[in-house]
Parts: sequence; structure tokens; C-alpha cells
Amino acid sequence: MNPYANPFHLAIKDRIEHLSYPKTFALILITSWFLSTTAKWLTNGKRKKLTIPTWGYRSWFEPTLLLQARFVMGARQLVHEAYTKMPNMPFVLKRYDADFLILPIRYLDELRLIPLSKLSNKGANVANLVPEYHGITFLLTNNLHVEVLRKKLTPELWKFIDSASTELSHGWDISLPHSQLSANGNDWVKIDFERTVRDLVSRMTAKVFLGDPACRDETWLGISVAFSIDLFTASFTMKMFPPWMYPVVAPLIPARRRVLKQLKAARGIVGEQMRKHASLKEKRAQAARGEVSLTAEEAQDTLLDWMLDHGKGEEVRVEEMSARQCVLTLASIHTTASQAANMMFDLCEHPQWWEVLQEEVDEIAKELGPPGLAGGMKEEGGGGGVSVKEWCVRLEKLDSFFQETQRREPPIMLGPQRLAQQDVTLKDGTFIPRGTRVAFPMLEHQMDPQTYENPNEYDPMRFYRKRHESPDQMHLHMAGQTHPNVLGFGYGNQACPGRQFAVAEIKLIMARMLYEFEFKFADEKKGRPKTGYINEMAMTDWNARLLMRKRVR
Ligand code: HEM
Repeated sequence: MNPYANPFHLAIKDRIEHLSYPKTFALILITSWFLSTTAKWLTNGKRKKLTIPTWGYRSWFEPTLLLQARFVMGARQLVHEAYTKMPNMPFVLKRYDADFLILPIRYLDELRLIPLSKLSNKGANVANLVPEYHGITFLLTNNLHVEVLRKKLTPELWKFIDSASTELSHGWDISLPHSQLSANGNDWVKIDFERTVRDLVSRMTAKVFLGDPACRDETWLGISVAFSIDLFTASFTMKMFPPWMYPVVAPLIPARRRVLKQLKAARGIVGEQMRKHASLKEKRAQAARGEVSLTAEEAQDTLLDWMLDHGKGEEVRVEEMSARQCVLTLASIHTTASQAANMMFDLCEHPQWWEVLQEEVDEIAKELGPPGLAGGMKEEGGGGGVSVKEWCVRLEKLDSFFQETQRREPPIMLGPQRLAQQDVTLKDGTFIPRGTRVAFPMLEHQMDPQTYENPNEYDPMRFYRKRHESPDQMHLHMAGQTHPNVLGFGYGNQACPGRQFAVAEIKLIMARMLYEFEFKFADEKKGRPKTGYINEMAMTDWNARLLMRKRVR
């Protein structure tokens, strides 16, 4: 029987056929929300639920869908209101795909000691990326990319930073508009600062992770910037639908198609480096016994080499290894570039600090030679040159500046985040049902007068002063150290494993910028570019432009 034979059905069919694209999209969303809510209601009846109050409903009648939709662009406001109105209390926030239990900071240490099998950082961070649709499910069960950072990159940090600094010099000539900058410093040139730093950081990261020649492969450099953006866009779009609709929606999302293309191209590039590693194994062993000598490229020691030597089974198959390299670009490039951009925006907003930072760099340069130039950041112990370590360690004011920017502009406003893999009851009886996302109000805590004196004041020497209060404080308040009041890199043993590398990279880049150039906002009236938030994620303003000119001494 033809269902449309009925005039009522015919009218509906006619309406549906004439719906515009936005209306069709809204209809799909509302229908899928209705179906998934009904399904949840039918299946969740017996599961224990969160008993903590939800924040944000405007009235009893506001549908949950509306509250979840408001979180997308209004999370900053919702978190701020909840934190202010319910100080030191847990509360629940509704993101469209998950309920967040926001815990006061006093729970931080208790949660740190709960095993990952109960409260998982990976569960929370990776689930946001819909891993099963992007070929990255191995992230949930496998830790090789974290191990390599902890066991190879961090212990040998300065060797790798030194290698990254050679790539910084190479990128410096390519990514900065040298030909437009007059030597007398008269001409201001407009630049997209964040993009410039992204280019530099992607080169430095590729040098350390993959080595030559992949680190100069334009396709790889393109992937290492675009992969994160496309993966986030694809995941964000998919998560607007209930999981049962993913098989239908996923193939229609252009960003996801790009992600799959990037993964395919990465297989070619990373696969080639892997083949070289395999073919060099014997020669490297001979060189270690002093029987043959290696060229510089053959002798390079990359994080990929370590992963190939230490990985097992699927870990060392090209599909998984190349996807892992893409994921490492995701973790490392935009985070680092936006921190550097925020630092430069803060400096342009508070120009009185130029002199202080430039003076610090100039003083060190007088003794160690200019940053990045001949006689400056040379190989550690090589040719009478100065190690990058010495340069970075001595940049104490820049270090403090780094932290003050990160305090006010962390990459995420709710963190650290964990996913309850099973029901958990905290010491005071707070019950966390399986499946709950747990997070801390990082940004609010860092902007709270109980945490920092005059939190709204931009005080870039705040951490410098703390460090110099007494010798035992010197290491506690360095950029990259985690602390309950400094959460931008996470906290405790699950904190960002690449943070020391990120701090050193940013110091190298910023020291050179301070030494060689001056910057100001392209649009002085607009002032500092505003950070936007999509859900809990911070987004620097990609339309922001700065003016730069050569510094004349
Ligand atoms: C300023 C730059 C960076 C910021 C602000 C940052 C921040 C973070 C944060 C907040 C986390 C989550 C920690 C948690 O779950 O509690 C994280 C995790 C991670 N970061 Fe970073 N990060 C930065 C740079 C880097 C770099 C350069 C690398 C690699 C060299 C890296 C690799 C990772 C990895 C692999 C994880 C996941 C750790 C895990 O699954 O256990 N990050 N980062």
C-alpha cells in the first residue's frame, strides 16, 4: 500500500520535500534527540544516576536540548555563573553529548590517586574525537605515543630541543616576511602571528618526531596543521547526532573525508621513514661497534626510531604508526602555537613589558651570543658554542610571562577531565556513576581571588617573584611544572607528557622574536583579540593580525 495515498501523508510529504537545508538539518537533530532521549529513558531506568544538581536551566520548562545547545557557545558564561553561585560545590553541566560533573579543586588530589581503570584521562580526551570513525581507536588501549615522550623526549629534552632549534632557523627564513621588513625598522608589516608560529612549530616537531627528509616534506607539514582542525570539525559535527546515527552521518561530513585522506597520505610519508629505519638497522649496529661511519641523516635519532625499536605487533604496523604520528601533531602543534600567540597578544596589550623582556634577552645574548644566530644556540658542548638549555633556563622572566598568560588563557576551561569507567564513590560519599565525565573548573579556579591575589590584573612577574621568594620555591613555579593552581598542562602523573618540550620550543621562538622584532596590534582600536570558546575549548581569534618591524638597537 502506498502510504502517501492518504491526503494527510501527502501533505507531510509535500512539506518535507520543500524544507530548506537548515530546516532539514534542524528536523534531523530534533528527531534524533527525541529518539535518543526516549532510548536512554527506556534503558537507563535501572542505572544509578548523578544526584548532583544540574546548573543552567532557565526555568522548569526549558528543554534539556536547549540547555545543551547553549553550552556550545555559552559554556564560559555557564561555568562562570555556576562557579560563582555555588562556590566549592560540585555541579553538573550538560554538553550536547555528555553530562559533566564539575568538581571543586579540593578533589584534585583524591582523583589523581584513583586508578586509570576507574577514572580514565584517555577515555575523556579520546572519546571527544569519535575514535572508531577516524582510525584511532588504538589510543584508548595503547600508550606508545605517551611512553615515547616520557621515556625518550623528556629525559633527552635538550638534545631534541637543540635539533628542533636547527629546524627553527631553517623555518625562520621561510615563514617570516624578511623581504618586506626594512633594515632601519621604518616599515610595519602585517602578519598572522599564530599562523607563523604554527609553521615554525610544525617544522620543529616534525624534525624531532620524524627527522629528515620528512620534516621538510610540504605534504607532511600541511597534514600536521590540517589534521587537528579537520578531526575536531568532523568529531564536533558527528557528536551533534546520537551515536546510532554515526554510520549515516559520518560519510557525509567533508572534514571527515579530509581526515581519511590525510591518514592515507601520512601512511606514505611515515611508511617511507619506517622502511629507512628497517634498512639502516644493521648499519647502525655496525656503526655502534665502530666498523662503519654514518651520514648525518643516517645517524639521526628520532622519536619514530624509538617507537619502532620499542613498539610491538600492531604498534609498528604502518597504519597505526602513521595515525599515531598524526595524533601527536594534534596534541602538539596548535596548543603550542596558540600559547605563543596569546603571549604575544598579552605583550602587545601591555607594551610596558617589552622593555623588561627584551632586556632579559639582550643581557643573555651579550654573554651567550644572539639567539639562533652564529655563536648563539649551538650544539651542547660543541665548538665552544652555548647549549639551548643554558639559554632556556636563564629566561626566567619569559618563563613567568609564559605562566601568567597560561593562567588567564588555558587551552581548555574545564580540566583535567576524566571518564568514569565504572561507578566510583569518593571519600565524602560523592557518587560518580559509570559513564560520567568528570572535570575541574580550571579557568575559574585560576581567576579566583582565593587562588591568586588580584587575579584580573595582568602581572607577568607573578611567578618570577614566587620563584625568588626562597630557594625551595625556585623549581616549584617554573613553566611546565604542574601544581593545583597551574592546570594548563593538566595535573599529576597524567599531565601533558610534552609540556617540557612545549615550554622550551616557545621560549626559543619568543626569545628570537623579542631579540629581532617589535610587534603591535594591526587594529589598535580593537585591542587584544578575544578568546572564543566552543564548548569548553578555547579558540584564539584566527582573524587577529599583528604588525611587525625590525628592531633597531
Ligand atoms: C602549550 C602547549 C601544550 C599545552 C597547553 C598542552 C596541554 C595538554 C593538556 C591539558 C593535556 C591533558 C592532560 C590531562 O588529561 O590531564 C595534554 C595531553 C597530552 N599532550 Fe599536551 N599540551 C601542549 C603541548 C604538547 C606537546 C608539544 C606535546 C608533544 C610533544 C603534547 C603531547 C600530549 C599528549 C600525547 C597528551 C595525552 C596524554 C595521555 O593520553 O596521557 N602536548 N596536553
